[in-house]
Amino acid sequence: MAMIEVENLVKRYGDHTAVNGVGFAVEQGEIFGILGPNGAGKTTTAECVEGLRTPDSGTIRVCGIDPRRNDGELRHLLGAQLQESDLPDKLEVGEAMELYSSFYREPADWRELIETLNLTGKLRTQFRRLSGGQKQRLSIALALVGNPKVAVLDELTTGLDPQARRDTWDLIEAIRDRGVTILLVTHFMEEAERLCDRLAVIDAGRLVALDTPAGLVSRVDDRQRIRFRPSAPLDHAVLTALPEVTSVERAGSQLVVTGTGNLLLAVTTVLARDRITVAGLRVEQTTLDDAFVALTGRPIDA
Ligand SMILES: Nc1ncnc2c1ncn2[C@@H]1O[C@H](COP(=O)(O)OP(=O)(O)OP(=O)(O)O)[C@@H](O)[C@H]1O
Repeated sequence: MAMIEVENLVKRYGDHTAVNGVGFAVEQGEIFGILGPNGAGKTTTAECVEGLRTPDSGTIRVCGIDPRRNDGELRHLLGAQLQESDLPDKLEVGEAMELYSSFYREPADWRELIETLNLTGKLRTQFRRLSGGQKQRLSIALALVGNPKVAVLDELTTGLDPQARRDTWDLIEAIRDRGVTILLVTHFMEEAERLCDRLAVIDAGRLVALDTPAGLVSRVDDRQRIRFRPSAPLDHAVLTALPEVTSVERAGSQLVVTGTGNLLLAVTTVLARDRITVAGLRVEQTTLDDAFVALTGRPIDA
């Protein structure tokens, strides 16, 4: 069953169309990513799903409920991450959890949540004294305290150091394993590739592609590149004769062989036959970054 359904969503700010005909459906238990560069319309889309903004046209259903015609039921089903400015500076972590859990009919055990999020030592710490990573973790805890079926998480690893980012990814996977469906807004390729079951790629308000990360990559190109330093000079024709090989180039002491199929096996078999050993072997495949450039015409951070 689709937990989130968005059809033909249009949202304008004045005469600027921020979201222009976006549609997708998120199935139960998915981590579904909205990926796109700054200003693409990701947050606007997420805010429409959360019922914080009214679409100009299109339909949205979250657990079958229209977020704008909601009598309060959705509040118990949907967990949204707080913006940093939403919490008073002097509120302590424990107080915030206690307060927020009181808003819900069947709240989660907030102490357990705080333990999972590694904040137990911070229960008496005021919000303003938390580090960036701790604030992020608290905002995730607050999004989950109502025991939601769906959680919307927007740019939650922005500003975190690499370790904290990885820890957050593990946490999101753990949340999904509890059965929560997750809509994740991100402009980090690595995050999208590592976490998301499927991605809606949005650029300038439009849906450019909707697929699994691997599907997006394979749509664009299934070429691979192998780099290595051969132990002896090698006639390029030996490699270009292989059906798997499309090109062979020299880059300093390295050879760069591009091709498709089981390229690595084909090349290493020929080299072994000619008793050539290789050093510094690297296999490079098309990445989600490459796919994004092919889909939108530019890198995500351009
Ligand atoms: N409240 C608003 N009033 C006017 N324009 C807005 C408003 N909010 C967003 N916009 C504009 O709408 C477009 C989409 O913004 P949105 O925040 O949805 O994009 P985004 O993909 O989430 O970007 P970012 O990653 O930078 O947050 C941008 O051009 C932005 O400047």
